[in-house]
Parts: sequence; C-alpha cells; structure tokens
Amino acid sequence: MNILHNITAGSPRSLLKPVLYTTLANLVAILPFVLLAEAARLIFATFADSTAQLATERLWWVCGGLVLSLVLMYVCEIPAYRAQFGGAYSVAAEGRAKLAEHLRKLSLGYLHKRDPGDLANMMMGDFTMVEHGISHLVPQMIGALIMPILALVGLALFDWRMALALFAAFPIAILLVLTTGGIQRKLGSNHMRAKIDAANRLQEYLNGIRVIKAYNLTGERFVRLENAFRELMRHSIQIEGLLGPIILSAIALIRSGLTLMVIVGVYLLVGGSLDLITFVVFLLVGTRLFDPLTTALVNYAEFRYHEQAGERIVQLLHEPIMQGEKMPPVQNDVTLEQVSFGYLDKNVLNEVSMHMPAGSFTALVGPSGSGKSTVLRLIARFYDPKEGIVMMGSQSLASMDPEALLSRISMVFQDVYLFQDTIANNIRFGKSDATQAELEEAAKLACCHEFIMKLPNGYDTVVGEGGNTLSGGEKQRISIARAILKNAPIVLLDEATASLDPENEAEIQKAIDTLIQGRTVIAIAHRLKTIRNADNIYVLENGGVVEQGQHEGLVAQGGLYARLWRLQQETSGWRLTS
Ligand SMILES: Nc1ncnc2c1ncn2[C@@H]1O[C@H](COP(=O)(O)OP(=O)(O)OP(=O)(O)O)[C@@H](O)[C@H]1O
Repeated sequence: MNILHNITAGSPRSLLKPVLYTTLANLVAILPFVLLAEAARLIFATFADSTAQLATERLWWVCGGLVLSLVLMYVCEIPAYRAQFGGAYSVAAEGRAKLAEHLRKLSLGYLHKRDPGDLANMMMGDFTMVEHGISHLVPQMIGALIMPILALVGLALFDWRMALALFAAFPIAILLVLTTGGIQRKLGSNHMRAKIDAANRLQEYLNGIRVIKAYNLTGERFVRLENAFRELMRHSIQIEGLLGPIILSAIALIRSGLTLMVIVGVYLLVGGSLDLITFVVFLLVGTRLFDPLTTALVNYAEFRYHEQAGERIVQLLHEPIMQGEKMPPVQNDVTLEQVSFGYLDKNVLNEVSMHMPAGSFTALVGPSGSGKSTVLRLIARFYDPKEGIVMMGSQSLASMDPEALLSRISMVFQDVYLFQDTIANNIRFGKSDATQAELEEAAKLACCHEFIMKLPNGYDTVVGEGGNTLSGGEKQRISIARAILKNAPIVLLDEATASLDPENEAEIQKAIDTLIQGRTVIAIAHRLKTIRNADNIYVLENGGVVEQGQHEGLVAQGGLYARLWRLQQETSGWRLTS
C-alpha cells in the first residue's frame, strides 16, 4: 500500500478510477484471445478427427463475438483513457498547489536547509514522474498482469501440468526482481541526487551569469556545471548498466517457461496423456504471454524509480508547519525575553531581552552581522527562538499562527522583491481587495505616484521578475506603498544601506515618516541621523545588547554608539573630488 501512496504523492484514492476502468478495459481485451482459442479448437478438431465436420455455425458466432469484443473494447477504453490522464493531471496540479502552500507555511529555517533547485525540481520534475506513474505505469502494469493471471487460471483448467510448466520460472523471476529492490532503490536515489545537483548547478550558473561574465569566471563555474552533468551521466549509465542485467535475467527466466512447457508437452503427448488440441492451445496462448510479462517487469523497475519521486513529495508534505492560535494578537507591544538563536550550530543572538512599547519607535543599530535582521525575523516568526520567548502583548509568538501574526505586521526590507506583474498588483500585496483610489492614495503617501504615472502604462506597467526594471529607490518606495496599504499596527523596517541620490533619499524618508506614524515601529538603522528622535535605541554587538537608550544619552555615554555616530559624522563630510 505504501508504494501506491508514494507513487501518487499521497493520493492513492486517485488510482481508484484509473485502476477500475483499466481493469475493465483489459478484461474486455482478453475476449478476443478466448474467442481465438475457441476458433483454433474448432478448426483443429477436424484435423484430430477426420470424420468430424467443421462447426461452421459456431465459427460464425465466434466471428460475431470478435466484432462485438472490438466494439466493447473501444467503449471501455475511452473512459479508462480519460480516468488515467484526468486522474494523473489533476493529482499533479492539485499536488503542486498543495505543496506550494505547504512550502509557504514551513519555517524559513527548514527552507534554508534545502536547495532552491531541489524544491523547483520537486515541483516540476517529481510531479511529472507522479503524472507518468498514474497515467502510464500503473495502467500498463495492470494490463500486463491481468492477461497472464487469467491465462494461468484458464490454462490450468485445460491442463494443470502444462500450466505449471509454463509458469514454473515466473515466481523465481519475481523473486529476483523483488530481492534486488534495495539495489534499485539505492541506484535510483543516487541518480535522483545527481539530477538535483545538476539542476542546482545550472540554476547557480544562470543566476550568477552576470557576475560570471563580469569577473571572467566562465571557465571555473562552467567546470562545476560540467562536472555535475558528467556525474548525472555516470549515474544514468550505472542505473541502466546494473538494472538492465537484472531485468534481462528475469525476462530470460520467464521465457524459459515456454521451453519447459514444450518439453513437458512433447513428453505428455508421446506418453498419450495430452491431446494435440490442448497442446496447440497452450502453444498459441503461451507465446502471447511473454510480451505483457516482460512489460510488467520493465514497468515494475520504472515504477520503483518513480515511487521515489512521489516519496520525496510525501516526505516534504509531512514536514511540520508553523502553527498556532488563529486569532491575531490584540496588543501591539513586542517583548524579547532572554532570547537565544542561531541559524546553524553557532548562536547569533545570546540571551537578548528587549521591549518595544505599543506606538513607540525603537531602533536597532550595530555593526554588520551583530544580529539586527535576525531580531526582526524572530519578531515576524520566520523562525522560533532556540531559547527564551518572543511576545506580542502577553502572548508568545510560538503559540501564534504565523498568518494571523503577519496580518498585524508590515515589513519593509532592503532587498525588495517585486513579482513579474503590474505595479498595481505588486502594491496590492498589501491589501488584495484595495480599490484603485486606495491604491493611488498609498502610492502618493509613499512618494511613488509621480514616477508610476510617468511609466508607459502607469499602474498597469508590468515590472520584470524581482523588479529589475526599476531602480533600487523606486522599488523601495513601492514596498513602502504596500506597507501603507496594509495599514498594520506594527512596522518592521530595514533601512536601505545602499547609497541613494539625495532626491531619492529624501523621498524615501518622507514615505517612511508617513508609514510609521502612530504605529509600533522597530527599525534597523544604518544612518544614525534618521533615529535621533527614536524612543529607544538598542545597540547590538556580537549577538548581545551592549547599550540602550536615546540618542543624546548614548552619545554622551561614549561607548559603541558614540563611536559609530562620530564615524558617520566624519564620513558625511567626505566628498569625492577630481
Ligand atoms: N540564513 C542564514 N543562515 C546562516 N547564517 C545566517 C543566516 N542569516 C544570517 N546569518 C548569520 O547570522 C549573523 C547575524 O546576521 P544578521 O543578518 O542578523 O546581521 P545584521 O546585524 O542584520 O547584519 P547587516 O547589518 O550586515 O545586515 C551573521 O553572522 C550572518 O552571517
């Protein structure tokens, strides 16, 4: 049952209709063989007994039956065909959507552990294998097995000794294929890994093509890609080279049944315990059984390989998602109590405690890598802390549904990602049912209405994937418009470090000032002059809070903040001169 669960990526019920109709279609497909055997029996009866008359009327009935069985086959095959393909494509389409939804609910910590190429391959490649399994492999296997099984029963009724001889080697062949299942699995998973690695290397190569060109790295990066392709080739050859002989041996074993049957038949015929007609029927039917049995064996090996693709999907679907209380939090103050966290083994935050009262402006400052972004990610529950607790009001985030939590939070990050869609739809991510008037109002407040109106199709202009048709400042303002439209009470802000021209900088500052009014704001500040009025500033260093207070007090304290402030004061006077 597990194998069916895996091959269908966790939807074994989807096999019900295809299996039912395919079985019916294959049962009907047996009819012509039965009728042919009957025709042969009638004709050979006249050879066996020279006085016997050819049963002409019965033969005509057989011919009529043949025509009828053709019509029946056609009538049964159409729904079988529909069930196979309809089932396969709907399992893949629904499965892909379900997996995409599941990925969204997984923690970022889990997603970071997986290569993006691996996930993309699972979405497209693995589901294509599931599709192929349901639409081709399962029905073909059923078709290939039904006829030999029925033939075995039918032939055993004719003469059990001959039937036994014909199928004697079959269990050994099955055993051979089953006992080598472990090797098949190992080779299959090696091949799958090589395929994923090649997909990752290819994605890395394509993503980094600009850097590769700029730094003339073509050779080195291409070697990595080429090695991945070579490795894939090696595993492909290995899988064929090792599995081929096993399957061929099993096929040879099955075929030896025919030889054995002929030997036994001749022996029985000579001994007088077998009549000629039975022998001929066995010869006729026996030779027709090997093709479907060979197909079934080849399919079985392929089936096991495809099963691994479905199993990977099932395993990912079983990865626990972040869950919790569906009611959005009602209080808007944020507290971190003795929080420790690390992405890998090493801690990035050590026993950090902070309190951001509702409606206040809190700034996080500190050297690069001190853990500022990590604090924001924990507040958005992208990750759960290893130790300690993050709270909104008196409620722990760990017991809160991430979607309910995020409905209360707007985020503006440095690396703004825009989807390949219209500007209007990109802003609407903040509020999907926003009217055009609300949209434009938010864009005006975010200081982006003017530049949007100058674009060829205004709000309906499609931006490239990642928003790469817009400047950094423009993308940032669009993300602020999103946040303004969302109108959430808590704002997480990561100020842009990239140097912007003074006009862009002033526009963005104006947009941010509008966004943060009357909200709980937690901002990572790189330019300290923007946080002179902050209610509270936390200074982080090496994952710990080293100073805390307001601007004037911290400058007077003469510690890390004062040093950073002095440094920025000095560098702000620098000018490039020719
Ligand atoms: N996804 C990740 N996986 C592993 N380590 C990470 C990950 N994200 C951040 N880190 C590490 O955690 C530490 C803190 O990173 P964080 O981004 O919180 O620092 P930051 O103070 O925001 O830095 P910056 O000002 O440069 O953005 C760094 O050493 C960083 O390398």
